[in-house]
Amino acid sequence: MEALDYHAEERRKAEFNLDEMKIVWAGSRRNYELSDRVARLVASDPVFRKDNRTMLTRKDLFKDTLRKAAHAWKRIIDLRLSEEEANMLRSYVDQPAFTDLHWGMFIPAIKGQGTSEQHEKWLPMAYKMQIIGCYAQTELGHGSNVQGLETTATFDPQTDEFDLHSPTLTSSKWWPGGLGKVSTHAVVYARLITGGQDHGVHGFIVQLRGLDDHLPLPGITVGDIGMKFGSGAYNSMDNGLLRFDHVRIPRNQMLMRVSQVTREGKFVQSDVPRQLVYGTMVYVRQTIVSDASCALARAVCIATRYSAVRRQFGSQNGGPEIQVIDYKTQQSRLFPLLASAYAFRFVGEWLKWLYTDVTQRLQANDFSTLPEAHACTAGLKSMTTSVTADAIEECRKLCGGHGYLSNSGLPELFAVYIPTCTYEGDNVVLLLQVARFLMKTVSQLGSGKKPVGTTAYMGRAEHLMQCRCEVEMAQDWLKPSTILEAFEARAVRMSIACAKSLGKFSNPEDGFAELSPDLVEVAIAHCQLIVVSKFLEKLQQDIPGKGVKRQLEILCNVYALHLLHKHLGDFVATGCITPNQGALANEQLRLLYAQVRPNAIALVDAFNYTDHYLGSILGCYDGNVYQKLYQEAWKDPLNDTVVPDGYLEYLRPILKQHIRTARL
Ligand SMILES: CCCCCCCCCC/C=C\CCCCCC(=O)SCCNC(=O)CCNC(=O)[C@H](O)C(C)(C)COP(=O)(O)OP(=O)(O)OC[C@H]1O[C@@H](n2cnc3c(N)ncnc32)[C@H](O)[C@@H]1OP(=O)(O)O
Ligand SMILES: Cc1cc2nc3c(=O)[nH]c(=O)nc-3n(C[C@H](O)[C@H](O)[C@H](O)COP(=O)(O)OP(=O)(O)OC[C@H]3O[C@@H](n4cnc5c(N)ncnc54)[C@H](O)[C@@H]3O)c2cc1C
Repeated sequence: MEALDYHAEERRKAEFNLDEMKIVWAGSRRNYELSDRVARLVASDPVFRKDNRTMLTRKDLFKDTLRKAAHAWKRIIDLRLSEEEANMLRSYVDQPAFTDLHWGMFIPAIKGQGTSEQHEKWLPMAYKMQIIGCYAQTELGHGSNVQGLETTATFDPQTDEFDLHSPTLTSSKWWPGGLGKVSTHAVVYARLITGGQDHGVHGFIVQLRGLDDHLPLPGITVGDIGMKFGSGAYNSMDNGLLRFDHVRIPRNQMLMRVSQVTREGKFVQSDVPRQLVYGTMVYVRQTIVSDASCALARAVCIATRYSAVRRQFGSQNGGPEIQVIDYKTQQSRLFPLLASAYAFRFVGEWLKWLYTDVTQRLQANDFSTLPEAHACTAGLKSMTTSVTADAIEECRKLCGGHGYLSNSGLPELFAVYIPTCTYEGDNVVLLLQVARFLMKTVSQLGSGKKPVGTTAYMGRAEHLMQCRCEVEMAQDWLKPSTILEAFEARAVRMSIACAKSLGKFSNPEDGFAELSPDLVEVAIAHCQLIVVSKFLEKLQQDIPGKGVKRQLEILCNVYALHLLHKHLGDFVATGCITPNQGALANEQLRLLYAQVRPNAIALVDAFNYTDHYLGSILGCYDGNVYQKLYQEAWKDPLNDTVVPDGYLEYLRPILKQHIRTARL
């Protein structure tokens, strides 16, 4: 018997080829096939069940995480999965674990900052997981200000060793994932001191626990920092604390690609810029942008499917009520998020390309694009994670009361997701980095140095400062060149206005501090321009499949025009558009929502998420929401007994007293 599909009618309405859209979303047919296979593999494996994890105690959740990680590793070995497939498998297991940091930061830190001898020694052990590592940078007293870290690594020429020490309470390492209970090793960031001189922060490979007994090595104090936000969620991770009491490591465990310390204790700074010590963060920020599109797509998929099932008001002659997805307010809240998921997907693809390009250049000692890579990764990490975190909460509200149920999947997704706005660089701190880069670019405009890459538009500042938007009718807003010019003009005008204001301060640093809220806005305008322009560039590509390109054009326009509507103040205040043109953009936006509507369910089906990965009754593929909610309620441990524990001690005495009082 064919299973009932409550979304069948919605699916029939789609005006595009779904299979081709799935390929666009995955990036290529090959990616689609790999990811589909691995997602199904995880979904069908009982060890990877996750429907009960919010009920587990912290200890049980942690043990469950260890069990899943061990099983995942066994599957990876048994099935001889490639590195790419293994990464997919871990992400579909969908439970934050020490392995995220081992593969995502420890290994990349050694690869990026180690010498070839260090690669040869450490990487094979790490790849086989004979050692497990984490990334220990943040301290109790300092996270954002990396130059303010206090842990010291003092070179002792007598023994050819470094002495790792935590001189203060605030120098305790605090937060590193995987550190608390699992890691045998860490890349530790500490101030390098040779001959009494401080050379700033560098990375060191340090063994923390015995490989036979897992006990902390002498001089090392290590443990978990405690429960975090939400139940389940990020509590599967052992974020840890770490203190060193004069722990000795050999000299060759300093990561020496950027700087070296000789046998005599001489500090040697190579031609490589010192910022490469921050290289692992650039790498991870880039991956966080792609992950933002996945998390956003997940929330949007749940909210869209549920909005098509849920009906409220408007029944005519006893007929069905209106699907909430048909309310214009629901559409105006939901469809921009759907469009943002696609926009982040494409900018993530582009950022991956940019990162690969900069890595290849670095290998050839070309450091010219490093500032651009830093600004793009920092800015886009910040913008996409902030939008996604807010969007998950918006999707919860779009699902009404049932969105607040744990089994909607949204509370846990929110709790797991929100720290992305903080880790790998606080979002405001990162936007200020982008603003510095932009102010530097503006200051060089008259010098003959042509801006390149994502700031190339600033080279046309003269035109963009005085151009007038030519929109006369709502449909004029559908022209890509009109949209692009409006976003470029807004970004350049905001940048130049800020640069002028900065110029009024005698001390530029005072000016930067004073104007920082405005500078953050400038950075956001620039990042939004990047996302819009990369979406438009994507549409220049040959995109096969009936109606696929057309849907993407609609989504691109929704993305750009909803931003224009949201930030209308910026656009109008900088004179890029008139208030009337703003109203026309809004009119066009409403027409676009009507075009998204029949395709909404198919557009979220294109994410190809299994019910296992989505982990949401409201977002399940077949839309059989009410029956599943009802069945699930009875599985709650509170319903194991009809009369709850505690009735006799606490409820009955009150009730009895009530009866006595009533009799009086
Ligand atoms: C439902 C279940 C779902 C389950 C899903 C599971 C998913 C789980 C996934 C988990 C994955 C990962 C886990 C999370 C890991 C998190 C790990 C961390 O957080 S690690 C710690 C990260 N820490 C930070 O990011 C710190 C932020 N601070 C900094 O980066 C820097 O200190 C600073 C950039 C803010 C300032 O540095 P400073 O040295 O003081 O720099 P200046 O401002 O003086 O700038 C000097 C100069 O350098 C340039 N610069 C700065 N940074 C970089 C860089 N990275 N690359 C290149 N250049 C850089 C800067 O622009 C300046 O340039 P000038 O030309 O001189 O202007
Ligand atoms: C779940 C999670 C996992 C983590 N995993 C790791 C890990 O594996 N390894 C690791 O080393 N670290 C890890 N961290 C630490 C993380 O990288 C830091 O918390 C992060 O970099 C932010 O630094 P902070 O905590 O010092 O924030 P702070 O800098 O103290 O931020 C506090 C407030 O001050 C503001 N602020 C700070 N500086 C400025 C400024 N210059 N201008 C304006 N405003 C400013 C911020 O915007 C924020 O509002 C993790 C953190 C979390 C939450």
